[in-house]
Amino acid sequence: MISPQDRLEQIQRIIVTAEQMRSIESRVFAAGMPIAALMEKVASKLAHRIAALYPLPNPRRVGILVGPGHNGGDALVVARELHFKGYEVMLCCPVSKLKELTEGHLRYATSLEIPCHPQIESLQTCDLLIDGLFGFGLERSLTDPIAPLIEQVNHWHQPILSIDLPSGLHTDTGKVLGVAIRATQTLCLGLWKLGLLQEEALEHVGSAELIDLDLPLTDVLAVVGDSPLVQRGTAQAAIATLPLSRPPTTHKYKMGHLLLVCGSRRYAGGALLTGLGARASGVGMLSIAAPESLKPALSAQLPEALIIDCPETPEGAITAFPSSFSLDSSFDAIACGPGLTSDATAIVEQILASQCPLVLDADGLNILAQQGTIPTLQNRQAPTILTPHLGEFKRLFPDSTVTECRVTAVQRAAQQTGAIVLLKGARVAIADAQGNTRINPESTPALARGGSGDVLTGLMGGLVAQAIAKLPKETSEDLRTSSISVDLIQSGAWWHAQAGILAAQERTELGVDAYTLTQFLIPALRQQVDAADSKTFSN
Ligand SMILES: NC(=O)C1=CN([C@@H]2O[C@H](COP(=O)(O)OP(=O)(O)OC[C@H]3O[C@@H](n4cnc5c(N)ncnc54)[C@H](O)[C@@H]3O)[C@@H](O)[C@H]2O)[C@@H](O)CC1
Ligand SMILES: Nc1ncnc2c1ncn2[C@@H]1O[C@H](COP(=O)(O)OP(=O)(O)O)[C@@H](O)[C@H]1O
Ligand SMILES: [K+]
Repeated sequence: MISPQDRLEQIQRIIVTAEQMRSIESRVFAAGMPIAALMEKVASKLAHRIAALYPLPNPRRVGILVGPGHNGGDALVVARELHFKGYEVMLCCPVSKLKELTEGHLRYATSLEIPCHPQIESLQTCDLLIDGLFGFGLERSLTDPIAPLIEQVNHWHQPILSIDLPSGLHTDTGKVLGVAIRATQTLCLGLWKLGLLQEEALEHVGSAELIDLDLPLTDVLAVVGDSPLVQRGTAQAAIATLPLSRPPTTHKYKMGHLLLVCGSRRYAGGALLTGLGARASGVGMLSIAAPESLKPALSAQLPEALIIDCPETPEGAITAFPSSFSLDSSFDAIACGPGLTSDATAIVEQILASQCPLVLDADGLNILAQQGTIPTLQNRQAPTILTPHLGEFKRLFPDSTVTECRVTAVQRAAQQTGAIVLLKGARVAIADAQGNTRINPESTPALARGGSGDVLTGLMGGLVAQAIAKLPKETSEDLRTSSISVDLIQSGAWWHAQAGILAAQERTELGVDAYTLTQFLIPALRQQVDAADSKTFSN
């Protein structure tokens, strides 16, 4: 039997749509779990957690918004439990037609003399609000009388805790359906809903936490599949994937040789930041092809790197490798793009035509877009990882529906190109051509600064080079491609975000310039590995 810790780790990786959640619930109900019993369980766990988050005596007055469905039912059971714990609870139920179970709980709450007001104003003096209007059953845009009520509540100042989802958010896309609660905190029930991991939802979700409902893993996996395509990144998965322990008899060439192609006189820092990101990856050998005028600065900051000084244009951009250089199989991976400028077309074309695994970013992506993203990449046999931000993504895939849903847009881009596509932002989404998708659930806006993407490119390049170096030399292209998994790329995104989070904790969100970020990569990893070890030992 799987241990409770392993089960919870698996549950934390799963992401469901509303339809999948309904199917899982139906299986549990069909197996004999009464709906009312599950609602009691949900609400007792919620009430326990709420009492821990907001202990008496302050806040004492709790206002609870009750909707027509089972989200409202959960809210009413929470109301009853908090009432018995000593909170001063009051309800607002703006609808008259309730589902049967919800109706029963409302009658019982009223019989306990918990006041229920039709008008939201009565709750304005509450210290805490609980949003139980709608969960994953919301089907259409909110209108009168609920839409104005939500708008009003969003202008108040007390914390709002949403049950399952902030009411008004689409469960899958995270988009606002007319208007949505801006929660301080969301307690998601049973399994992570896709919408909570979409960038659009972030301003509404607040801090998010999963309340485990002990849903049987067999029922969950029967619906999402044994190896679900879409998964939420976790610390445990990332740590298990990173090349943290080295074979004792290894040597530097077995630990990957990464070639960086980056920088220009104008964007000298692009080369440096990419190099420092690569350094933290632990890659065995680092070569940097950069404009010859940057050599002194790069050598001073990265003494371990081999600098390949490339001829440069009068503006200081690279156009080609030096004539003595051959782009042969001695490199396990290339990371290319940061700071190149658009004058570097010829060298990027040469790299795209090579058989070397490639991480492409920034100007590398802009040049690829000019060449025609899909046909160019369809011609490439070697593994390719694209790391665009939203602007670059739109240039690469002008027909994309990225404004509809980032996750489906990334999946489609990966499927069209055969590349692994990582869309940057507050919630990094990564997909491969087979539809395997990962979402990084935690990051910090401290990273929204020039240069932090360059750090990611170098780090990612180093991880890819190490993964490729592990393979026998004669490995086929197909196997080389499959050896670079979305999990590896997610582990890089997770590490980068954790470095940002730790740096922001120590230096505030204003203190995380890209150079500082590079200095936090190793401390953040140390901290996370120690936290994971102490969890294992305490179990
Ligand atoms: N059955 C249970 O005991 C469990 C309940 N859960 C809770 O139940 C929720 C799902 O319950 P429901 O399926 O009842 O769905 P909701 O409570 O999310 O709401 C659906 C109700 O709202 C109505 N509705 C939908 N869109 C509307 C709109 N735009 N304007 C006005 N009314 C609208 C629907 O007709 C339906 O009556 C979950 O989010 C969760 O909170 C889950 O936690 C798991 C267990
Ligand atoms: N609001 C945000 N929250 C979390 N991470 C962010 C946010 N904005 C940007 N990032 C991260 O910061 C990095 C920015 O990269 P990019 O846009 O390429 O910048 P640059 O090219 O200047 O380095 C990416 O890793 C991205 O995911
Ligand atoms: K809700």
